[in-house]
Amino acid sequence: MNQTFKHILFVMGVSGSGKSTIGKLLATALGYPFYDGDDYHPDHNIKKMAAGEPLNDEDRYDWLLALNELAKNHTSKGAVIACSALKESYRDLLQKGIDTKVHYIYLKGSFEEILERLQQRKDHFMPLELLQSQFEALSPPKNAIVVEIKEQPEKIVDTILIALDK
Ligand SMILES: Nc1ncnc2c1ncn2[C@@H]1O[C@H](COP(=O)(O)OP(=O)(O)OP(=O)(O)O)[C@@H](O)[C@H]1O
Ligand SMILES: O=C(O)[C@H](O)[C@@H](O)[C@H](O)[C@H](O)CO
Repeated sequence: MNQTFKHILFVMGVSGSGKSTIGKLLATALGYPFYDGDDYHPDHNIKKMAAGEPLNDEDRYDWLLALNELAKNHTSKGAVIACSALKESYRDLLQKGIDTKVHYIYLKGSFEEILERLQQRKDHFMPLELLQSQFEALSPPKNAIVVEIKEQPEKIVDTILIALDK
């Protein structure tokens, strides 16, 4: 990827698709800072999800604005941001007013694949029961780098880097 320009990369997908894992590795490979969207949820969102209730558009609105602001503050240095970005309207909000190239990296996997990963994951607030609601809310992006999640993380990052240089 042309390093003269600093890009914003949103690593997106349902809970458990690997956004944090891949995002951190990708940021290191690009020399960009990494930000986990989960760190920008207000407490009531975390509490709601931990209680097994899916978020709705209203819950996510301020969270998406906060991530859009974060992205706008990084157009001169670039950033990798992990954010589920499940709907097209969310992605429109995330990229609003950003005056550099924005990439969406969609980590694509089946319900079964991701459920298995969530069953192995420890110490995370997101209950397995919410995975179905994540898939129900998901509308796959039209313009994104789409990566299957079945590969090892390092291979996924290599695939993304190759796609970014196209
Ligand atoms: N390519 C991969 N192969 C195998 N396991 C993976 C891969 N990517 C991530 N994992 C594992 O899957 C689980 C979910 O990954 P991660 O927490 O990065 O997903 P996430 O999309 O950030 O989830 P959330 O949105 O709930 O925070 C973790 O236990 C992680 O170690
Ligand atoms: O859009 C959403 O419903 C939320 O962002 C969830 O995806 C959580 O942030 C995360 O994925 C769980 O840890």
